[in-house]
Amino acid sequence: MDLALDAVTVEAAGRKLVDALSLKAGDGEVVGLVGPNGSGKSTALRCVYRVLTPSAGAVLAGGTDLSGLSNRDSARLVAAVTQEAGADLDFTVADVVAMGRFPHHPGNRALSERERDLVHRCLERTGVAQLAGRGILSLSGGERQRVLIARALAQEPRILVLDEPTNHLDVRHQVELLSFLRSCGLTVLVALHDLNLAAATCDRVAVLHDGRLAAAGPPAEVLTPDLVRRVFGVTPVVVTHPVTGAPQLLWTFTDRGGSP
Ligand SMILES: Nc1ncnc2c1ncn2[C@@H]1O[C@H](COP(=O)(O)OP(=O)(O)OP(=O)(O)O)[C@@H](O)[C@H]1O
Repeated sequence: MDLALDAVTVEAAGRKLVDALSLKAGDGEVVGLVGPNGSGKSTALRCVYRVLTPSAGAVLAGGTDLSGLSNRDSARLVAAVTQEAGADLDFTVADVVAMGRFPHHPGNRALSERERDLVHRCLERTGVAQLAGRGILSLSGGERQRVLIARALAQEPRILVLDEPTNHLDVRHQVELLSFLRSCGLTVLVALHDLNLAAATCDRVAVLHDGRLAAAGPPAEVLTPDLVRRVFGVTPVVVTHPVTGAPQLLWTFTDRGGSP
């Protein structure tokens, strides 16, 4: 299912945190949202998973304006893995993942056999099945992150929104997660700080700068030294990955800090 942000604007404290952002992710496409700290990535994503209501503009899933749907109905379409989705109560890992089924339930009925199987498959897919009986609060940051991804998958969404999902993950789990995002068949909008991970895994990247779209397109077209210098204030050397052909950015460190 395709996802479109149509001139989304978010205003707070007399300031436009996101300014007329238009962005599209086609069905099954992986789109990366990158940009400096405070550029509005999380704010834009919050509009997609409906924690924030845009001051203007709309978010459309499959052409339907999400603001016209109930929270339950939009949660059947869009699942989110967010930075703030921690855990306050010490539910078991299996319970947390089972909560992903909530949008599909009219009430508090028990999970069906199919749903129990699904929860188990999601636990296995994210490599946390062996933690199923553990309390969520006892997990490491990376383990907890993978549980939250399992919960999002158990939601059986059409669109997956992830805010910095590689935070806390070791390199193997970063590679596994991003490979999975490429192969899962869902439409994915993912905010990433690591431009090389974005370049390696995203069909297209969108660059936010001060709440506005600075550029969008295939990584090789967008992540140029000039664009990166203008937006991030450091100049990379861009090389081509010898195996995948993806652009990869190399940084030069000076003894005075900053990039030449
Ligand atoms: N409720 C709010 N009121 C006022 N300003 C806010 C509010 N929420 C966010 N901001 C500001 O909006 C800007 C964008 O924040 P946002 O979290 O979207 O950026 P980001 O690109 O995700 O940053 P980071 O890379 O640091 O996570 C920041 O300057 C932030 O301080």
